[in-house]
Amino acid sequence: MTARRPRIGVMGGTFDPIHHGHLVAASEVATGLDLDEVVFVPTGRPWHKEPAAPAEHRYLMTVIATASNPRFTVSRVDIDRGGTTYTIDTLRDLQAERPDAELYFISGADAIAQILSWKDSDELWGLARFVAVSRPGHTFAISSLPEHDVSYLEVPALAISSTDCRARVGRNFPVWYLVPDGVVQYITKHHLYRSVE
Ligand SMILES: Nc1ncnc2c1ncn2[C@@H]1O[C@H](COP(=O)(O)OP(=O)(O)OP(=O)(O)O)[C@@H](O)[C@H]1O
Ligand SMILES: O=C(O)c1ccc[n+]([C@@H]2O[C@H](COP(=O)([O-])O)[C@@H](O)[C@H]2O)c1
Repeated sequence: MTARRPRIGVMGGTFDPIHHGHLVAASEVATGLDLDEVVFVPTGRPWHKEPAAPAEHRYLMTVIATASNPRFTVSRVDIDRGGTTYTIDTLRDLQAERPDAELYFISGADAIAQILSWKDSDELWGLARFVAVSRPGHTFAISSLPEHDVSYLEVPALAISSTDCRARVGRNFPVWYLVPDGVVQYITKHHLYRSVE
């Protein structure tokens, strides 16, 4: 009998800051697809948006948010590689680190809709399977994507976005219960997002 290959979820994101929408999505996919681990991969320098907080802060908030879950880990590959962050490089680096593993890239319905415009999108399908999770306010259209490589999972609807969390901090509104407690305290301690309009 051949041994089952480890199944690893890859949750890429800017995590500016990480919030409960990200954590619930990763947890639901881990259960639904019987994943052994979910690796959170904070982007270094995304080409499509300008992060408000530096990469090291986003990385540390991701570590704090995931620390209590034994199946969650955080990777620095996108931060340490330097340069612009592309998922093709993320998946190549993770595949090189874990050649025995099957990778499942987890993404919200909003992000996956753009995947055909991502760098080297034709080659992405050979490196991982893609799992789109439901996200309030976004519908998922699978029609233009390869059916065998992209699956869809309904997860509990949390209408939380990092944009809204940043704006709340900027307006002096609480982000308690939208992000993990340690992340609230980290944002306060490091005066993050105070000048966001
Ligand atoms: N509430 C949510 N429910 C489901 N998926 C989510 C949710 N929030 C984010 N995601 C998904 O998590 C991944 C990383 O998201 P990201 O870090 O950009 O957060 P965001 O809230 O979309 O940020 P921003 O508002 O700054 O664009 C993306 O694939 C995104 O679609
Ligand atoms: O590779 C690309 O061209 C590409 C373009 C847009 C987004 N991504 C990845 O998609 C993930 C979610 O991105 P975001 O902007 O929602 O944080 C994150 O891992 C990004 O690196 C990747």
